Amino acid sequence: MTQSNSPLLSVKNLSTSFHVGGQKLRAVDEVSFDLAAGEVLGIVGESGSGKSITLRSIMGLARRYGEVTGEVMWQGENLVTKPEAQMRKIRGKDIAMIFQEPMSSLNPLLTVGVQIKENLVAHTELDKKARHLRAIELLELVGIPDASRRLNDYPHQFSGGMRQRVMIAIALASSPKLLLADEPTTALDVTIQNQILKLILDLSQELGMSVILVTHDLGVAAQTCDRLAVMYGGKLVEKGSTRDVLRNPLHRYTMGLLQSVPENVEPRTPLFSLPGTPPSLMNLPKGCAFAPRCAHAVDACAATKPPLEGTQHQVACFNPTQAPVGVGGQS
Ligand SMILES: Nc1ncnc2c1ncn2[C@@H]1O[C@H](COP(=O)(O)OP(=O)(O)OP(=O)(O)O)[C@@H](O)[C@H]1O
Repeated sequence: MTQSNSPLLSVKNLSTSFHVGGQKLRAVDEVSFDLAAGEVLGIVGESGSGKSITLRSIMGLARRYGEVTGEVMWQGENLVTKPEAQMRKIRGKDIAMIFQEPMSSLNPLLTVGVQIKENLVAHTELDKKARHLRAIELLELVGIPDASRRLNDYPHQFSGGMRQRVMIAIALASSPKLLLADEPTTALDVTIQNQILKLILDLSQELGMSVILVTHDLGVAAQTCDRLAVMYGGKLVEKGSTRDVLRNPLHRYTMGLLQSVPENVEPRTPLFSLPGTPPSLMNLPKGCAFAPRCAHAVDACAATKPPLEGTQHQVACFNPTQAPVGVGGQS
């Protein structure tokens, strides 16, 4: 991980709401985090916690169908208020995104070579011959054997894992500074999943590219990320280095997530499952959204939303497993 002093991306109080059937659904609620150059940040949480919409809000995609407020500071500018024509130049160039199912973003009618080269035409000054060589180089970079021949193949001629590699090659064509990866390995079996995660990690280190990896799988995040942000009910409830969050979870929700990972429990012990269900974003409680499922809730939890507190390791909880450093007299 290489880091400079000022963050590459600074997200402040990012909120995204949708109007559904006359009601307001707050999918992302005052989310803030910084991302350094070369850093891999994981956003983890259950389905429906707002992870994907956070990425789409950063990319300027969520505002097409929702109301987005707050700041996404990128090279001195707030992307939230940037006109669509200018966002189009940043999207796919400096900031690229990959998704869970490559088939939904690859064109089945075009060879992968044509699709990589289209991106090179859009985002580089390379001439035709250089584009061809670069396309081969990109397939090699993502570990596709026999790259020059495979440029002529169509997406359906690749396996699931290889298609994900192709999608990463297309994303890398513009040499992005930031890769947003939305559950990129969820549809893959475990061996292929591990290979793709290693690829993303290697590319981040080799190219100095920052990555935000969205996943519901804490194991995936643990393998790949420098830092973790845990999301619940549209809010970040815990944030810190991967080591701190996994070894010393401060939020009861993070603890519950950890206890439901098979590797973390003794053999023949039933996996812990959090009681209750995730909150409806349409009807969030006044206080902490996790309180109704929390065995350690105190009176304040029902009355007020806990702020994210702490310095390096932060938590939004009135009764955490222990007070975060920088709060309650700790140094
Ligand atoms: N276009 C939309 N209109 C209305 N509600 C939406 C829209 N897109 C997403 N939502 C809602 O926003 C909430 C957050 O969705 P999001 O996709 O970010 O969750 P997630 O944490 O990424 O979960 P998953 O892994 O299931 O995608 C969900 O309740 C979802 O139903």
